[in-house]
Amino acid sequence: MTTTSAALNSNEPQRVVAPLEIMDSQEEEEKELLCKETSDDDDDDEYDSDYDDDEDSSSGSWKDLIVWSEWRQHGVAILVAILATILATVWQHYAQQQEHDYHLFESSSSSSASSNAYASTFRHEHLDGYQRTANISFCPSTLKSKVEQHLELFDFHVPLESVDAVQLHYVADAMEDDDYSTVLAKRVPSKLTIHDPEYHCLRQRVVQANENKKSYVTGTTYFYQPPSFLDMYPHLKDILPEQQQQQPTKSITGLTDKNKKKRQPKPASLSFTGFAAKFINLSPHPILLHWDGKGGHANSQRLVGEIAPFDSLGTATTPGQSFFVSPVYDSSHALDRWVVTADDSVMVHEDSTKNHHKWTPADWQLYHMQMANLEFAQHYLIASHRTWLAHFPRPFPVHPMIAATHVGQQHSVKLEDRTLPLEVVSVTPRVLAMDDFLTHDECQALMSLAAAQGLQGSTLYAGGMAQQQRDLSTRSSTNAWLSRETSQLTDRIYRRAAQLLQMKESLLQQPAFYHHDEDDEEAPDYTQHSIAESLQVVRYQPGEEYTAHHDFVYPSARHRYQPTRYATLLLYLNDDFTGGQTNFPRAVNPSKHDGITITPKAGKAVLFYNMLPDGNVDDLSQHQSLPVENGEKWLANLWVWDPVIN
Ligand SMILES: O=C(O)CCC(=O)C(=O)O
Ligand SMILES: [Fe+2]
Repeated sequence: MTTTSAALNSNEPQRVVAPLEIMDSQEEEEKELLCKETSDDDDDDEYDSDYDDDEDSSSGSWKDLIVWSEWRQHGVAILVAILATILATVWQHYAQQQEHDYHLFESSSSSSASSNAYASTFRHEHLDGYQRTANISFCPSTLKSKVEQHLELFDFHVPLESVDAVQLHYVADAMEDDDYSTVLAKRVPSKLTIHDPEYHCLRQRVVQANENKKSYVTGTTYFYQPPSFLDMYPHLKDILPEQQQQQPTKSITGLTDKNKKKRQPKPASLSFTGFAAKFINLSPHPILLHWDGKGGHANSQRLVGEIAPFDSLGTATTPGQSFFVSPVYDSSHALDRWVVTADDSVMVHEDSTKNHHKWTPADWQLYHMQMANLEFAQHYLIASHRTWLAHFPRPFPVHPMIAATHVGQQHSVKLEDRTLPLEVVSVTPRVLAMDDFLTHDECQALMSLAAAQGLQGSTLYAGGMAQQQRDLSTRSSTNAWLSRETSQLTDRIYRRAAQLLQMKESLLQQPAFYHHDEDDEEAPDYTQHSIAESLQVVRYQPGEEYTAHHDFVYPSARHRYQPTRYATLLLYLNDDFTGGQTNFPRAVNPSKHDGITITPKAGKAVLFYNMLPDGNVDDLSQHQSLPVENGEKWLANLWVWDPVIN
């Protein structure tokens, strides 16, 4: 018999989900689902009988004591009773330890019950029924019809050896196991039933793949297909006389066919060549990602951040930039080095120690989650011509996304006290603007509040333990964070922001019982309640800027929700300065080679989405604050996450 502890310490990769081929009935499926090695009843029996023996032997010693003198009888009896109590306590503790380690698989177990209680008590209602696998299908006959305009179906493959990792998402969904801690530790109820028909379809597909000797199963999902260029800029259709009107020989402009062809509108070729690069750590060790600096000089190297084992991190870059990863304990020793190109923007660091035999079962699961992701990314790229920067499977955003079918499209947004127009400035990326979102007095008051609180050097997100870091060559401004509760004014701005974003106001509210303890890493993070960060009021002085970057964070394999910054609301607080425009250098447009540029105007709000409707983060959402020339630029950022804040 394989003992439980041997199975857990085994160096072999463990299949979390039992092999599918051997399961016929639903009952077997439930029984076999996860953790074969967890049901070591034999071990239990052994413990039980040992324990009984102990009881017997202690009662046996009582019988022997009868012949002893009375004082001895009492003294020894007390001694034996104490010993028996100690023995029983020690044994009970040991047995509990065993149970804690290996037998927390019933949903009634205290630990998982309490963690589920947290989940259900404190979760936002908008996450009810949240499924990471929501928009993928392994049942060709039950393909959903197009759920939204501009979403197109495509097929992808999951390698058979990664199917267990995909099934794990269904199990985590069924258990509402947000950070996979329960499924990866194999603390799964043995009687867990998964009602999702897609899960059962996947299992059938695996059986079929085995029968047909295929090494993969096929799934279907959607990618975002933006409107055609001419649909984005419909007014340009006017200069396309014949093709539109299907009169090839007559021209209303009198242009020859040749000239007309020249005049046919097409997107401006952009001079900006930046893009997002993603670095995947396929090793069980945390690593540090560094930018190699200008010309690879050590003194201009910069830490991008820490990448957790089997997780990823990314950054905005340009072709030809060089990056390297190092062990956390030796930041100068390069394990891998890459030069990125626009065609090769996903870099993978493999386990350089090659100690695969030391990987834990959880390591193997995370590894296969990444392998399935990489495979999916290839199919997504072929279908959409975009790099998949999220983590498969990533459901569509749960929050509404305001339509942007063409530039100049006008929405009318009802705010508490007035109705204001909201205009589409760019379709890809999706950018909308609203004048007079804030009054002059509100702008002034926000700047005063921030100044009173004190401005500090702005930082960049660096992931993992590296947290935030200051980098003057990228972001030289100063800023202050104002929580919604700071004042009636900030509260009012959040409420108005919810109206603009078409979201429920309560989603942007911090819970009253927020008491996250910075010093205690174990403390539950109640910030999950609000999907909005505190307002970040930023001040740029002459020469200060924020070079082209993305606001999204790279969704993690470790989080069932895969939270990321969904939307950014920029609020300009003044305009008595020159320079400091907000520029989207990759925005598709007919005539400007530097994308789309917005000139700050006090009170104006700019809303843009960092995600696409298909669940990917939007590489084209890259943006920058151009350097301020004269005067000071003030602005506030409000970031809203999907589906929850991290
Ligand atoms: O200042 C701006 O125009 C943009 C600011 C920005 O992108 C940011 O703070 O993330
Ligand atoms: Fe930004």
